[in-house]
Amino acid sequence: MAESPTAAAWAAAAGAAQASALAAAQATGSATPAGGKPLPVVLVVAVALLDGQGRVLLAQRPPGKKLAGLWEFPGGKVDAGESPEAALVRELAEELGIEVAPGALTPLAFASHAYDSFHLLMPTYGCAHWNGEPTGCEGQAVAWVTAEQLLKGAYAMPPADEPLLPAVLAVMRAHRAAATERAASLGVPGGWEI
Ligand SMILES: Nc1nc2c([nH]c(=O)n2[C@H]2C[C@H](O)[C@@H](COP(=O)(O)OP(=O)(O)OP(=O)(O)O)O2)c(=O)[nH]1
Repeated sequence: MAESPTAAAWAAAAGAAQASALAAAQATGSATPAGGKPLPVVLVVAVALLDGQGRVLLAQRPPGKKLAGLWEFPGGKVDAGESPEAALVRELAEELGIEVAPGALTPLAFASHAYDSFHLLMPTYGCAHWNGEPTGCEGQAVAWVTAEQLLKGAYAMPPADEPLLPAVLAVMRAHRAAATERAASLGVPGGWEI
């Protein structure tokens, strides 16, 4: 029986595939691997803020910015020398006026998407505990969105976000179920966060 692959074996296989794609590209006179142009990778962190009613917070990208009008998970670019969690804590304070402890951020999924001028790499966290009331501090609209609305596409999102939705929907449902269970055990009606 074949041995199960180790992380080192996967990394070696990925490295070999990349090297052979580059070699093939160079052999045909192009420095461009596998048919695409090399794009700078931009690291952005985002969060699915979850409330006890099974909703997630989305923020609308303001006019004048790329992807204006689309609804996104709050977050932003990681500055040089900053950890992803520190960047997200900073962005959430600046954009939404909430205080989040780094330990309240749980890794959920990541997006990897080629836009025209950059390749977005976006680790996305889940978070159910913060201090303060999320508000659009930079004038952006914010909305608490249900799983049904997310599934129906009622809030149009950037193309990079679509692959994140199954993980976000699953954590929304799990969080709501846990809140409902806690409420029931305390004799509180409804699925409200306790
Ligand atoms: N925060 C966030 N950004 C997203 C999502 N989906 C997605 O494609 N993005 C893209 C949009 C932006 O190009 C980038 C976020 O960086 P940003 O918010 O700091 O950039 P920006 O365009 O608003 O501002 P700037 O710094 O470039 O002027 O990631 C998402 O769900 N949340």
